[in-house]
Amino acid sequence: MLELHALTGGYKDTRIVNDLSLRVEPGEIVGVLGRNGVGKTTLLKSLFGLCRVFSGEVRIDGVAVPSGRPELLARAGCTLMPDDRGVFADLTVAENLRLAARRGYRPPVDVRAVYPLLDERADQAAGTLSGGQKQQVGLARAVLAGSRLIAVDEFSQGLQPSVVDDSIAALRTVAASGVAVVLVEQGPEIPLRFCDRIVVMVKGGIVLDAPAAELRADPSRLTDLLVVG
Ligand SMILES: Nc1ncnc2c1ncn2[C@@H]1O[C@H](COP(=O)(O)OP(=O)(O)OP(=O)(O)O)[C@@H](O)[C@H]1O
Repeated sequence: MLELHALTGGYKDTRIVNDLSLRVEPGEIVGVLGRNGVGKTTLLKSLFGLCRVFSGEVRIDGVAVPSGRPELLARAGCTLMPDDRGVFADLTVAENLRLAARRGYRPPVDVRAVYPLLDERADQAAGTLSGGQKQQVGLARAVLAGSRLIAVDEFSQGLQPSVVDDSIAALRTVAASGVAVVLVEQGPEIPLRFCDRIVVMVKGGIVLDAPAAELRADPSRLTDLLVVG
């Protein structure tokens, strides 16, 4: 579904993500891990053309998407949830959901059942929600939009453990319907629990790309790369 080929991206003259290649298949949940500052967010920004892309290619279903054109990725069904969750702050929760919903599309999960706050706070301006609440609105928007790829930065940041579990269950169901999911996380616990594959970044490149099941059997392969020092 998604292919990054030798992607190099960064800011001004600085290359942060270097010659990085990655494939994500439909229905696959891929966790992206790495210490602070290795370039995880910049990888997502390079993918969505939200920073400088020096070279490389993003392909959706084998078709190259010109860099610096985030609207083309959106049209191809790719949704980025940045760490500020990408909600419209001045609009209510209900309006945020209404704007995201794709006409005639029946999502594989009922987001209102997963996230009761969507109804409880329907009339509240999304900008006044907590970070974790915005995260729930953002995830609901991505599901309602009928995205084919959902990329989430700092997935569990600000979420209570029970909401993390509900979000994981919802994302699994969404992925089972053929949606590709890319999650950036700081710590290994959540990706080890529910991703299909985990990649670890060091200095803007991928140094480990392995099935999560293998890493569950030998987590030190992963955790050694995340220890600071
Ligand atoms: N807008 C920007 N302009 C210049 N440099 C930036 C910008 N955003 C990030 N950087 C730099 O790029 C490098 C990678 O940052 P990035 O946010 O991609 O890392 P990360 O792995 O997501 O880290 P964290 O987990 O701390 O968010 C850092 O050295 C950071 O200072």
